[in-house]
Amino acid sequence: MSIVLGPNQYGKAEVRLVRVDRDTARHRITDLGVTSLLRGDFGATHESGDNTGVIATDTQKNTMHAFARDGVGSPETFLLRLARHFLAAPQVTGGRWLAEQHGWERIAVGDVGHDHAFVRGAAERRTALVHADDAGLTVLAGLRDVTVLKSTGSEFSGFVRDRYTTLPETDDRVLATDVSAWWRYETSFTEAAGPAEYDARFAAVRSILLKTFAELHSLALQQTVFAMGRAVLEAYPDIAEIRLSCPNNHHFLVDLEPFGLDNPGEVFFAADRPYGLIEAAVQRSERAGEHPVWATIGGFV
Ligand SMILES: O=c1[nH]c(=O)c2[nH]c(=O)[nH]c2[nH]1
Repeated sequence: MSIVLGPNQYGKAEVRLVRVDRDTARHRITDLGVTSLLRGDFGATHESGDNTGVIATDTQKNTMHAFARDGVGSPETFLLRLARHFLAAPQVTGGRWLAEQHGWERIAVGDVGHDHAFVRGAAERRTALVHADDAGLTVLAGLRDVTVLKSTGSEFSGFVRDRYTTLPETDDRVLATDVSAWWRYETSFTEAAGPAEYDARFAAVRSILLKTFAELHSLALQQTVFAMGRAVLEAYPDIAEIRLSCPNNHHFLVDLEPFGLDNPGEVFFAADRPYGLIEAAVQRSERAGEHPVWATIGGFV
């Protein structure tokens, strides 16, 4: 028996990159955490410390900074530029480039947003991922922790009742979640899209997810999750599939009877854990199956 090196990748993780576009007095901020991971012919460094082919992780970080000097564009196009650059080295045969974008909003002064003063937005992040392997480049776009709540229009009943079941059925509850999702673009989209198309598509998908959450009368968070994904695929044929992960952020009705008070769905205890966790891939039946990109995502989404 011999011991061999299995799959491996290396690079620089979570480079915090802030780019200020200042071509006019009205500045724009792009705030990214970028990860670059290279795959390829790196046996020698692992087996004998021969670094001849190693592109230092420090160099990968510097490359991000240097490329940002030309502008970031969209996270997807920035990652594609990094991917193509590193793939030009013969020892690099694949890789994974990931970005998480934090939002900054203009500070309102009176009715207008300030030109160069910003307030960091919610926990929500926009995400992008480029995956390269022998089959070529795959682009995922996504979002994380988009916190939403509806104060009615949600039920949960008809579930299994066994000797351990205590949950009452309800026809009116608070439904709250933090939506995280990845969607995979068809090659036809990524070949034609520039920064503006990626930005517009991101905004459109986010808005479909929110609209569906708001408008669907929910009988289960599972139903809401599937409906959100289906609405995205129905709207955009060039999105091949979408994966969603949604915690059920439980809001428990507080029993006010000990205080001689009723509680007609008005006072809740918002528990932070444990939480239900609902995750689903929504796919096109003719092409359902596991694309290799999903193996590069830690967890379901
Ligand atoms: O939408 C829900 N789905 C469940 O599977 C579930 N389970 C539970 O306890 N509450 C809920 N709510």
